[in-house]
Amino acid sequence: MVSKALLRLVSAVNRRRMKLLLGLALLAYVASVWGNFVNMSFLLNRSIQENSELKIESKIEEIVEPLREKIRDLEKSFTQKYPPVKFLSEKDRKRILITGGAGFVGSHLTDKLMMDGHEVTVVDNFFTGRKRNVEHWIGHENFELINHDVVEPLYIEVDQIYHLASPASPPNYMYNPIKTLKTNTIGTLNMLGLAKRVGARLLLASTSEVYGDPEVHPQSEDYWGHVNPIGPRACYDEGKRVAETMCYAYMKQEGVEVRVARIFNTFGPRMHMNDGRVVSNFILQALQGEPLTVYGSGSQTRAFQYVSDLVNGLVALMNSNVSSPVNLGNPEEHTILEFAQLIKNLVGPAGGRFKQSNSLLP
Ligand SMILES: O=c1ccn([C@@H]2O[C@H](COP(=O)(O)OP(=O)(O)O[C@H]3OC[C@@H](O)[C@H](O)[C@H]3O)[C@@H](O)[C@H]2O)c(=O)[nH]1
Repeated sequence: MVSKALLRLVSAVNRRRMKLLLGLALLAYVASVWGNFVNMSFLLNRSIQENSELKIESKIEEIVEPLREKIRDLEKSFTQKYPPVKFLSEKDRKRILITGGAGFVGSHLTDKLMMDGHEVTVVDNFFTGRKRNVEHWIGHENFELINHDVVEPLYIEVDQIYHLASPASPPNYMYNPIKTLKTNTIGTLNMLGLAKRVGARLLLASTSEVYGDPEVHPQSEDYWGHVNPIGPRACYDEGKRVAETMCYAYMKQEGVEVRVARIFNTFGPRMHMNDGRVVSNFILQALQGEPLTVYGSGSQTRAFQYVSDLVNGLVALMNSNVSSPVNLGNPEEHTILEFAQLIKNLVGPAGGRFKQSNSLLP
């Protein structure tokens, strides 16, 4: 009896243990299946994530590469490439102001003085000057560009002043005669005042137009001219004449060193297409196959000098000891009709005709 009861007890215990063991085994199995599942989904997730990350990265790369290319190009263009500049010792290097330095003549003068190794400050109000004429110097340690109108005073420290600021083409200076007068009178006074204060030498860019409608050919510097004080060109002619008077008043009264260049017709690169003077007018008209507009009879004469010759003349005059006015131009005169014929021959049949026009600008 006892042994049977014991046997039942043991088998009952075993059954429970078996159940327990079975339960535990089931749990372990479920746990391991779950673990594998989690592991697998983690790996799967990771590879999906890695895959999409790769895709995003390659997309970014696709977009960024052309930008990198652009940056490389920009870096190349910034590690400039300035025109070659001479080295000058402190003693020989001058601080030079050029008013109207972004204009046709002024920008070529800027090039020469920069390449000679000087420190150049260009002042321009960009009425007829163009930033593009001097942009190749922007950022150079010897160069500075100031947007300023000389009708307002200017306070800087310089050794020499080339005073070129003024519209020089008849349509430009007649567009606003009062402004032309202010630039040549108040502007010149301001620059002479600056020259006096800092002890700088000033060169005035005067003009052949101080001779007006001359009765003498060719005009030497001691000819006093033949100017109509109320004519259509008077704002420029008389403006430059009084600018010369101011220079010599400052020289006599204040001891300012002055140079006066009477500039004759000049041509060359950077002349504005719509400058309005005869060289650019005729070339443009001929290239466009339009008739050349010869004002008046065309028998009036002019001489044309190349801009680099003028610039060499300006620098030579500034550094000379000649304080009286000096004509700068090509001595060989031609009639406007001859000049029109020359352009016509060079451009060919397209620019073949002349249009005689009665203009206020003989
Ligand atoms: O289309 C044109 C333009 C001009 N001309 C004539 O060509 C001659 C030259 O005229 P421009 O306008 O080129 O220049 P100008 O000689 O009259 O004045 C110039 O000369 C010297 C500079 O110092 C002055 O700044 C500038 O005014 C003038 O007789 C003018 O009447 C034409 O026949 N056709």
